[in-house]
Amino acid sequence: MITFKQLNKTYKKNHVLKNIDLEMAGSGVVALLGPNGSGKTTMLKCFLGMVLPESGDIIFDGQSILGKYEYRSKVSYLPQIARFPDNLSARELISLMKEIKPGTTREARFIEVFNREKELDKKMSSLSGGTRQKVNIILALMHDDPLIILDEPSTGLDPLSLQELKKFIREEKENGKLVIITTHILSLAEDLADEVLFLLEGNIYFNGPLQQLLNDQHGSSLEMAIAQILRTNKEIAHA
Ligand SMILES: Nc1ncnc2c1ncn2[C@@H]1O[C@H](COP(=O)(O)OP(=O)(O)OP(=O)(O)O)[C@@H](O)[C@H]1O
Repeated sequence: MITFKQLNKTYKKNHVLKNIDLEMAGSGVVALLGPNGSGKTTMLKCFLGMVLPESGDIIFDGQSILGKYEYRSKVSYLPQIARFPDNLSARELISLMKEIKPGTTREARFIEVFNREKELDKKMSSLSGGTRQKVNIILALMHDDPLIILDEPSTGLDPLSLQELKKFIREEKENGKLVIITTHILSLAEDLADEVLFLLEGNIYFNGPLQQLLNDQHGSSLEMAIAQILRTNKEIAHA
């Protein structure tokens, strides 16, 4: 479903993505992992057209997407840092999103499981960090798209809400969707991921099934396996 071909992205002198070659299947959960600054968000932003790579190509559903935008109507995206107009309420933002992108929506489910009905009419500026993240999730996931990209979805979520989010992600996987998640919460990745993509300094260090990563690193958990990779590559990881 998604192919990266020899993709390079540099910010001034910082070569963030280095000849990324990659194929992702059309369904399942992919955990995009790596230390801070390894290029995870940049990779997602290249795919979404929010950042322009210097060279290489990205193919989605058989077509190059660089410089194009129509494909985004098939993508639900949860940004790592969401910026909302502070004077609007969540209800107004939800209506706005529905106008921008028509179609069946399922915000009611999230409003109920996150128990946020009573806060829908408050201005965004007056909401707690966790509630803002819940609104961020509602806005990102209310449309029924075949591709879901979640950049650090668990930030600020309480355990019950995180459980609901995990349940939703599992259901979407069962529905045949592709879900890409970046997270530093390795238990979340371990709970959900079929495949792991591990970036280290802009290179793909590992791309394969979760179980293979555990076997390769002789780790009993994803946390141990990742810690082992980082210990082995200490100089790269902290360069
Ligand atoms: N808009 C930008 N301008 C300049 N440099 C940037 C920009 N965005 C990211 N970078 C740099 O690119 C590198 C990769 O950043 P990126 O946000 O992709 O990493 P990440 O793996 O998502 O990190 P984290 O786990 O901390 O979210 C970092 O060195 C970062 O400082």
